[in-house]
Amino acid sequence: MKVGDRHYHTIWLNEDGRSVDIIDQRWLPHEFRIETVRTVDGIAVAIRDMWVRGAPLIGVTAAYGVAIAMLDDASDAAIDTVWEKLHETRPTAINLRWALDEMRAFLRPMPIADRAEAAYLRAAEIAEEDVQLNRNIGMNGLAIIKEIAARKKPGEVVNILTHCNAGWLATVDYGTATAPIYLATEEGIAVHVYVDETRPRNQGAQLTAWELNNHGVPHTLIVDNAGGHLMQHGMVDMVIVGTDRTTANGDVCNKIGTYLKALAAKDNNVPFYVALPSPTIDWTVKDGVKEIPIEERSGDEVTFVQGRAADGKIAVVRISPEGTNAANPAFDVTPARLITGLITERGVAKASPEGLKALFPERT
Ligand SMILES: CSC[C@H]1O[C@H](OP(=O)(O)O)[C@H](O)[C@@H]1O
Repeated sequence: MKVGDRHYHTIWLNEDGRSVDIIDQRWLPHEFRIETVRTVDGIAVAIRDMWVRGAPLIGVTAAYGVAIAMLDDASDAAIDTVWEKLHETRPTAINLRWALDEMRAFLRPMPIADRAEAAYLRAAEIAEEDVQLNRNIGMNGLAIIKEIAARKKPGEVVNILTHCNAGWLATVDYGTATAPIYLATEEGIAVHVYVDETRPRNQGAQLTAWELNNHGVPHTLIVDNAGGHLMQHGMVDMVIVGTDRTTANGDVCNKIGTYLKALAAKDNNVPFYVALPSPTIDWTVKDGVKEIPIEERSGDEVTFVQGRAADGKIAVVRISPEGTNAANPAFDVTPARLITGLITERGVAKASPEGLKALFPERT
């Protein structure tokens, strides 16, 4: 999406036809850096250390990682090796496994000599499919925003709260939770977004706010703990978030803190929507709380914070005493009972087995 007056995707094939260029999200909003990743190990580091992040983008990046691996060795064993190496980078977003499985199933039946070129073509297809899936999510979510806008008095805006970054930076383009917001803005519907800062990595404060600024979407940054208060005072018309893995029952695993927002929304009768492309559905899992692996990241992400110092340089500072340990579960699971609807590329599903099967009958 827009960066100043230019249009970007988050990842694209380098002109050398072998490596991939990515927006290195670790430095946003202060610096816009593009990195070229040339090796499988480089892809693994980019995913693990969150140069790229967001379930769909993680999947696309891994797909290109498989293609890069095929350049050196396109054997079945090499496919399995790159599958394992990239699968272990981050455990929660199902799109990673989905993309690796997709690439392996696509390449295995092929002659070894054809695999490298085919892998790059398939990775590019997966990237383009993501853009279309997200645009369709946007159209389906736009209908919800329009329904809310129709109930507003003249001059009133639709107030939307979102958590973390499920924006175009979490995908190849458009985003999932932000797709309806961007389409509403393009149609001139008055929306305003409350952006959860989303501790500890501040994806909201650093990424979502940056995206919305670039698109001219009115927004207000809030601390994570303010959302419930705003809902109690009627200041939020809907919540829309992304997801890293949604179960066949409609339970939603997303950035830590999402569950608490859903509880506050339920308590205040605020519609709580989750936007997701179907590769984010894990049809093999029913009980999200019991079955989804939750990534435990370094406590340093809690005890240190990164920002731009007064001298303009990016700095990392400690915010807690030496010797204080920190727990850092990166995700939580929102039970389906707290979710108003799942906005997919095929329509809006009730968060239930029946709701999902109605949209995805091939999955029965
Ligand atoms: C559209 S998926 C975005 C999803 O991914 C984020 O996690 P992370 O930044 O750790 O990759 C967050 O859970 C977002 O909702």
